[in-house]
Amino acid sequence: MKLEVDVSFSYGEREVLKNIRFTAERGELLAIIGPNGAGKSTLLKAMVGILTPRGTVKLDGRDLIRMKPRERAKLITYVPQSSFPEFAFTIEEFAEMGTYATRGDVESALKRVGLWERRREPVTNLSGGEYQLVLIARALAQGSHVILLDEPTSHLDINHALEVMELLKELKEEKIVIAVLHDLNLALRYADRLILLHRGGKYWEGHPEELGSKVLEKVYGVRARIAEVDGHRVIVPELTKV
Ligand SMILES: Nc1ncnc2c1ncn2[C@@H]1O[C@H](COP(=O)(O)OP(=O)(O)OP(=O)(O)O)[C@@H](O)[C@H]1O
Repeated sequence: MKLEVDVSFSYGEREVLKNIRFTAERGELLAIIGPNGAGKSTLLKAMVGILTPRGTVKLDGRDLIRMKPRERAKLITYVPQSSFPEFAFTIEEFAEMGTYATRGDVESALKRVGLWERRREPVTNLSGGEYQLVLIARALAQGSHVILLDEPTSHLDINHALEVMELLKELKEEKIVIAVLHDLNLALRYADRLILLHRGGKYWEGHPEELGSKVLEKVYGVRARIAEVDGHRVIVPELTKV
């Protein structure tokens, strides 16, 4: 399975994505990184069809952008940045909402994230981390080949963040998994490949071990040292502006 992305997108006059081209395959976790406003969320929304970009997003040669939404939903799903729900749906209702999934799909997805036993509780009972898992379960229930996640660890403590990243590591064996990650250290540790966006363009792409401090300094505007701890590369930012 191969995803080939080649998109541009403008909000009105303003071009927010400029010829973003990359490929992704099953078996690797691809992380999209970059500073605030770089275009990361817009890129995911354009790939999943929430926005309509110029260009193509091809899965094994078939363009997802020009498919009917229902057909596309079977192939690609999106886990949005989590904002907490205001209404007390049960976990099960929430996992089913807005999907084309069957009850059986929802059951196996909730079991996978360990929340099936709690399915009758209102989602408002959940912690931020558990809520994130329900959002992921909702996408999993869809059974798509590609899953996109927008900052899946943003409200999570380190323990829950690792739990979500471990789940993504498992999922990449079955699906193409692409996640926007703000936490560069999580990205370095878990991603197989990184795409760095800057001002709407693809500034750099490579493997985590190839990411150098010069690139980070240029894009994020702070000095950054890259150290190694227990075999993991770790970014240590400094408050000195470049
Ligand atoms: N609905 C919108 N209308 C106009 N401009 C928008 C809209 N949504 C986002 N933008 C602009 O598009 C650019 C990219 O935004 P986007 O949310 O994709 O960035 P991001 O990299 O995900 O940022 P962050 O890390 O802060 O979430 C920003 O300059 C933003 O102001």
